Amino acid sequence: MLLGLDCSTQSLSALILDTQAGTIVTQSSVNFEANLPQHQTTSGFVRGDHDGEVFSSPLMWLDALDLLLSRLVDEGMDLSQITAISGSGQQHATVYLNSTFSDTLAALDPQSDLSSQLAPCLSRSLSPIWMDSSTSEECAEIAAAMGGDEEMGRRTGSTTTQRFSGPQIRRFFKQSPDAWAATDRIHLTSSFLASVLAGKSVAIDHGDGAGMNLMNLRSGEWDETALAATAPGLAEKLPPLAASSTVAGTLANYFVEKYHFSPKAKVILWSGDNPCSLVGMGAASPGKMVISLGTSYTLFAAMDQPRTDPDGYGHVFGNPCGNFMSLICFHNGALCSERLKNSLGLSWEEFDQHASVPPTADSQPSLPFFEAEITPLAPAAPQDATTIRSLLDGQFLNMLARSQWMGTVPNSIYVTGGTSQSHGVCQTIANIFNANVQRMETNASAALGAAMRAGHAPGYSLEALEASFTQPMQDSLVTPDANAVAIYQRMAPRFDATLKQHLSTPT
Ligand SMILES: Nc1ncnc2c1ncn2[C@@H]1O[C@H](COP(=O)(O)OP(=O)(O)O)[C@@H](O)[C@H]1O
Ligand SMILES: O=C(CO)[C@@H](O)[C@H](O)COP(=O)(O)O
Repeated sequence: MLLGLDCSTQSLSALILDTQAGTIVTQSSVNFEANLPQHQTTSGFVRGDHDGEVFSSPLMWLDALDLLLSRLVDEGMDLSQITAISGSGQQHATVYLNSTFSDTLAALDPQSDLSSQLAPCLSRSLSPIWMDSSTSEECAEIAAAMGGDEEMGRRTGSTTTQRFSGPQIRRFFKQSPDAWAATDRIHLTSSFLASVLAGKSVAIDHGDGAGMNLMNLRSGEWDETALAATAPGLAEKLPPLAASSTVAGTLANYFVEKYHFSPKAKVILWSGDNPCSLVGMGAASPGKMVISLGTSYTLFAAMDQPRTDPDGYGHVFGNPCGNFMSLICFHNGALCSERLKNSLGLSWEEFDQHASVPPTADSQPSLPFFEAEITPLAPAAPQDATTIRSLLDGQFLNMLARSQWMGTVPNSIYVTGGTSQSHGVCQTIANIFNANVQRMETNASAALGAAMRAGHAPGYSLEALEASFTQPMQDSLVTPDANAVAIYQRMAPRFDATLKQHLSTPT
């Protein structure tokens, strides 16, 4: 059996695969806000004192890991049957550790818990996450030191991007020199949690490493020019980079004793949630386009060669199964639907009924930017969406416009993430993209992809794993409606023109 974990913005999830039976044995999730109220987050994050600062807590992720594993044991799962474990982390978030980290990991005491043992290892108590937009000054400084943003894009696959790890690291270096000096190691969410499982500091994989503005996309090594432009002495603080399929080691004794795992269980490097989701959606080979509808909305696809977005919004990340993936990310994702649903006093079923009402020629898509948007860079919208139809139309017309650089939309788009449970949202995507939309058996595609990667690394064939676990859900096919397609085709250029009036100057 294979275990996949997913530490995303709002929750930590586990998914266990039985490869012989070809079944998902169990899925379980710890919701940060609801289940770990002592960390005082809203939807898994807290805002900082300065504009645009958004943080999460590595200690909360550790508490979630202990809670999730104890729940699995309490539910009767025999974790000794797990042969390999991997995971997926929200991308870009950085964890700052002092020189005690490695020794503490090597001696974790199963009589105690993870967070109290690892708390003294943090040189910064909180982690800036992907929602943070406080680094425009640092982006400008890094881009200037690189000799222009085009050079950053050419080397790392993305122009200098506010939420990426490099600009976040530079801000910490500038703001907290003492804590910076005490920092011995900087991990991502993914490599931090993989290190905890392996009981030693492990590498950052190429999939997630590409989201840092620090990795040279062609060599798969740290880019010395980008490191020097970001912070002095950074090379010594970063772990090595390695292929996503690297077996980091066996599971630390802490988990063997406490949760009765096998001491032979292998730990495979973790990756980012979008790279893992690419695998979990059966889209690791080019040809499938995926829209992930989680806290962030993302659109991504596998690529043989890195191709960049001329407008600078798209990213190239590592595909955990080799080569590359393209991605665009929207800040105003699932939490916009949730906010509008709550303000209208609706249940998700009622939300879905509104989302299923077809558009008319008079429909007015609204700028859906409750929060300042990153794709495109735009301030929070002057008008709030007041109807579900106008919110969804604005969100997905923007997604269509910003995805043009990726090339032709395939006949089918595969959707995942919390909001993909809404049929009306799937119908909206089908109508706006003029493509079939399909869901998979689980919307936990990042955890599924992590479990598949755990199996693929020690030798399972990817094709066999895809055949067993990434088939579209029966009866989930949503086809475009010709009338709605025609309405959206007329609406799209008008809406994009409106949108462009509200853009910020890119950093
Ligand atoms: N039945 C539903 N219909 C539409 N959206 C939903 C439904 N249930 C949950 N959601 C949305 O899914 C979001 C969580 O998605 P998820 O993929 O778990 O997020 P993440 O992986 O980023 O933590 C919630 O914020 C909520 O807005
Ligand atoms: O910033 C990005 C991708 O570049 C986000 O997609 C994060 O990876 C967070 O993911 P979710 O928690 O929304 O899945």
